[in-house]
Parts: sequence; structure tokens; C-alpha cells
Amino acid sequence: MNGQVLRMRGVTVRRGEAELLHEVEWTVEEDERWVVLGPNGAGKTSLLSVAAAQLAPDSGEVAVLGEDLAEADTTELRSLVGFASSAVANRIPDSALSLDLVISASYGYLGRFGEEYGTVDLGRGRALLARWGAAHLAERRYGTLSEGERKRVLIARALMADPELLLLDEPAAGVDLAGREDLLRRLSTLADDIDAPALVIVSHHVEEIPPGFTHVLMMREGRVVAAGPLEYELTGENLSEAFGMPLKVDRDGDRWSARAV
Ligand SMILES: Nc1ncnc2c1ncn2[C@@H]1O[C@H](COP(=O)(O)OP(=O)(O)OP(=O)(O)O)[C@@H](O)[C@H]1O
Repeated sequence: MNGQVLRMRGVTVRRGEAELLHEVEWTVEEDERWVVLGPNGAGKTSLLSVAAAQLAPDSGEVAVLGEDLAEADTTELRSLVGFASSAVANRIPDSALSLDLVISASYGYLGRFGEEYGTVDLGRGRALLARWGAAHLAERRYGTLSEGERKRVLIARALMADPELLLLDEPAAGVDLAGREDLLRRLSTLADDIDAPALVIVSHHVEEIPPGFTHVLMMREGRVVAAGPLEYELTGENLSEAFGMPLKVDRDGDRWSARAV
């Protein structure tokens, strides 16, 4: 696999007249932690869906964990990629218990359908919920959880099958300020763990980049505006191009912020 967990070459996705992705070039190495930034409708979720082997491109080449998407057994490949997104969240029944939602990721299900879980699964599921600050939610039904609580359960679920690539679509969206800072600290701890999978998170805000993240990909209208190490590519110029307005980027230690100029 050459240390590459993801490779996209000339990836284009069309829906009718619209191009959701246009000629995307992107490579993710196993030790990299990426943030994908861009405005609403830029194609970030579409990009993540391709990376998760959930969406096949109309043209171009995609290799996920060294497997060519056009030839791979996508069911098997999907089980090796942790994926938390609103597309997953929208399919979850309100009645599903949080712990079952986490553990059932190992079986490729969204919740428990009468399976007996062993002590290893139960222990891992509870440990993951605890790691994401959601131990107290284990017996709660998904439909009763707040937005921030749901995010934590979904991240724990995405990690259950010990993925080699973890994709999180807007993990901090809808989370309050204290919750966001707590979530960033946990993501930062994961980023620093050499045994952690390659990480990709999608965000609208540079303030949500966890310390320890290494790379940024910026998108606008389905195209890649910039991609590479944060310290070189997260510039006011690139961000302004991605969001279509003059923006200034500031760095304070290991955190970033941006505002209009
Ligand atoms: N099936 C479809 N048919 C036509 N257009 C679509 C379809 N699915 C998505 N789009 C469009 O593709 C564009 C990219 O959508 P995508 O969800 O990937 O963007 P995004 O960057 O994740 O946006 P957001 O930040 O708002 O979540 C949007 O303009 C969207 O309206």
C-alpha cells in the first residue's frame, strides 16, 4: 500500500448537469491527519462519500486502502473505513440504543437486530463511548440524544471496527462551545496517537481544526483550491479563494482562526 490509504486521480462525480466533484487529485498517507474545508455546497460530503467507498466516481481513479474502487469488493472495503456523516445519522432509527449503535458497526448494521454481543464487543463499545465522553449515554435511545451527544456516539461507532481510515463529516457542527473544545481535545489526542488510523475531518471553520492535524484540502464548486501541509496551505489567499470573500487567517499556537478583511 506504500503507506497510502487514499489516492484520487482525476475524480469527477456528476449528477445530471451538475458536477459535484471535478478532476479531484488527492493523496492521503497513513500518518496524515487532514481537514477538508470549504463553503456549503463545495463538494466536501461528496468527496468523503467517495473516500468511504460509498459513492463511485463517473470518471477518474480511486484507491482506498490500496484497493482500486472500480474492482474492489466495496462491502469489505467499507468495513475497513470508519465513516460518520449525516447520511449515516439520517438512517438511524430513533429507538436504537447508543451502545448497540456503536457495537453494531462491527457487524455492518445500524443498531441491534437480536444479535448476542460477547464481552469483548461490550467492553470495547463501552470503552469507546467513554473515550468520546459519552459513557453515560450507553443505555440512551438515539432519538433522545442532543446533536452534540449524537456526534460523540457516531464517532465511537466509526472507530468500533478498528478502521485504517477514519472519515468524520463535520464532527463539531451543532456542538456548543465547551462541547466543541472538549471534542477538539479528544480529536487532538487521537491525532497524536501513532496507532490511530489516518484521519480526515470535514469542517466549515478553521477554528475547528484540532491541534495535531497536519494537512488541509480546500474546495470550491467541486474543485480542489489547495491541498498540502497546514502551515503552507492554510493561508488567507487560499481560504479567500475557497470561500469567495477576502479572509484573513491567524494562528495562535496550535489553533487557527479566520475573519473577513
Ligand atoms: N443528487 C444530486 N443531484 C444534483 N446535485 C447534487 C446532488 N447531490 C448533491 N448535489 C449538489 O452537489 C453540491 C455538493 O454537495 P455536497 O453535499 O458534497 O457539498 P458540501 O461541501 O458537503 O456542502 P455542505 O457544507 O453544505 O454540507 C451541492 O451543490 C449539492 O446541492
